[in-house]
Amino acid sequence: MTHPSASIPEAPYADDSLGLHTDKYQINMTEVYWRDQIHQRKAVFEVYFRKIPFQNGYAVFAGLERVIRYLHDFRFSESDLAFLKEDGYSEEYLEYLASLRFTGTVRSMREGELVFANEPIMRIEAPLAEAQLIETAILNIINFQTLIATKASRIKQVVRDEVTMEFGSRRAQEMDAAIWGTRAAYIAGFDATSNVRAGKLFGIPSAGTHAHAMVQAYRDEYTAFRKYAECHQDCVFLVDTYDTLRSGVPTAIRVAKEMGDRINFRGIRLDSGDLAYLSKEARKLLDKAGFTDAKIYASNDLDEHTILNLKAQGAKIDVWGIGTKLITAYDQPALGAVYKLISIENENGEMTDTIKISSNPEKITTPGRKRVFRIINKLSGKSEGDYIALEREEPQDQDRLKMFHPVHTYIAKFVTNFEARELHHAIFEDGELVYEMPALKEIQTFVKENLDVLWEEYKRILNPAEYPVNLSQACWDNKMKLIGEIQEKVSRQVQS
Ligand SMILES: Nc1ncnc2c1ncn2[C@@H]1O[C@H](COP(=O)(O)OP(=O)(O)OP(=O)(O)O)[C@@H](O)[C@H]1O
Ligand SMILES: O=P(O)(O)OC[C@H]1O[C@H](OP(=O)(O)OP(=O)(O)O)[C@H](O)[C@@H]1O
Ligand SMILES: O=C(O)c1cccnc1
Repeated sequence: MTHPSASIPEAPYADDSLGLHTDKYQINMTEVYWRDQIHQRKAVFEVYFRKIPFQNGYAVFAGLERVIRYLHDFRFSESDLAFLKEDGYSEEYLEYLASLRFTGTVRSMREGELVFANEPIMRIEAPLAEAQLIETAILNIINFQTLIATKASRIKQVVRDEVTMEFGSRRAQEMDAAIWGTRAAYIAGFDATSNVRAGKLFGIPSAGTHAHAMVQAYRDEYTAFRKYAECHQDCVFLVDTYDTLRSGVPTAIRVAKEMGDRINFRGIRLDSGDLAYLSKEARKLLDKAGFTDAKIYASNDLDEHTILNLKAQGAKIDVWGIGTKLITAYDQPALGAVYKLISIENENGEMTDTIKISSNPEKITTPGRKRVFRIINKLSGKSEGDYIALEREEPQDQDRLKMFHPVHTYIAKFVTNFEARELHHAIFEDGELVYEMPALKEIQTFVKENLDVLWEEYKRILNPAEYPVNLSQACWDNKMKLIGEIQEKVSRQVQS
């Protein structure tokens, strides 16, 4: 019996855009603003998170490049608009959406900047409608990429100078996550990825060994290793398919000896069993055979905790292959960065600060346009903490800077002889891109430099000290003034 050949339906939207990569409520709120003719009022939003992931002492900001591309290309395509039309939105509103482009001003930390809880990573100043529509995509990008860069940085803190390879594509939450996740890992200091497309798109070195399937396909390790060596110069043999120490490692050594200078015998990979024990025994066998330069690669559900433990056991591992637990941020699958309105133009054309009150003092937003400074002690070269000031303030002009806790204000210190390094940079000015995007390698170096400025106490992976993120007096006063005004207003409402 023959079957009619099946066909895959064509991708339905050749002009699909990221315009609709937003939550429906953004489109609905924007419609309200547009109908009420307040859509052009200038609004200022900030992106920040309230808790550093993985109980780490810092986070590594990643995602700016994709945010830039998203804002630069922001528009609703024909098929986006047709879809909205079917959904019942009016012709007039759709005409307005069709004309929308991003015309705002963005200031942001640079990728690879170290960022802490409750400080603005990015500030978007744009007509209310535009600023509202882009929230979802911006958070989607920053939350994921910053999360993975932070996880990768934790792993790097433990691995130190040994080589780390990102192996996670097969386990990532779909393809975008694999690609952008590996980029984030590279920013944080990973050396290479197994994902070839990430190599093509971003220039990340791509590399790899081979899988158990190849050994199984040839049925024996000798034939598999030999065939691989006849085809590829650089060889890392996977030695755990049958019996690591009695079969895998001796066979790898045999093939390396037979092939001699015709190959570059880089080493072996362990992917199961007791990685500490096996790596130590394998090292002895390799050294005894004269392959003292051959490296031992290890993989198998590794993360910073297992790696730390393996090192404590004296494991002889030179190259760490890390997949699932990195790319899925296994122990904390989401970063909770938020996007909050901090200031908006009123009916008289004046900017007025806004606040969101909460019974939890940590959750009360900090109103007003702000700048963030890293206060670096000129004597030690280390950071004293971050200082959030109102736009107009110049902390560098002060001889003696008072830094106090934003909630427990009695925790305070004075800093002298400091550099106030501004962390926000101009990215878009009135819709025009003004930021030169650095090469990925430069971002990686930037992370290293930033980590050098941090005391070790903030970098340990277990119970790190809490890095100070302080408000300026003016910023704090402004916040208290607004809280007072809101309390007054609410109490008047209750009385009337
Ligand atoms: N010496 C060690 N100390 C602590 N953890 C280890 C050590 N050796 C391996 N591990 C970790 O322990 C876990 C063992 O995983 P698992 O139970 O799947 O065993 P396995 O040897 O990989 O078996 P399988 O053949 O099914 O893959 C992995 O996360 C691995 O990284
Ligand atoms: O353990 P991870 O940190 O996620 O690293 C990636 C894993 O992917 C491969 O295993 P898989 O069983 O998928 O394929 P294989 O047959 O090549 O071992 C590889 O051997 C690693 O164990
Ligand atoms: O190259 C490898 O060894 C590799 C690639 C992907 C996943 N695991 C291992």
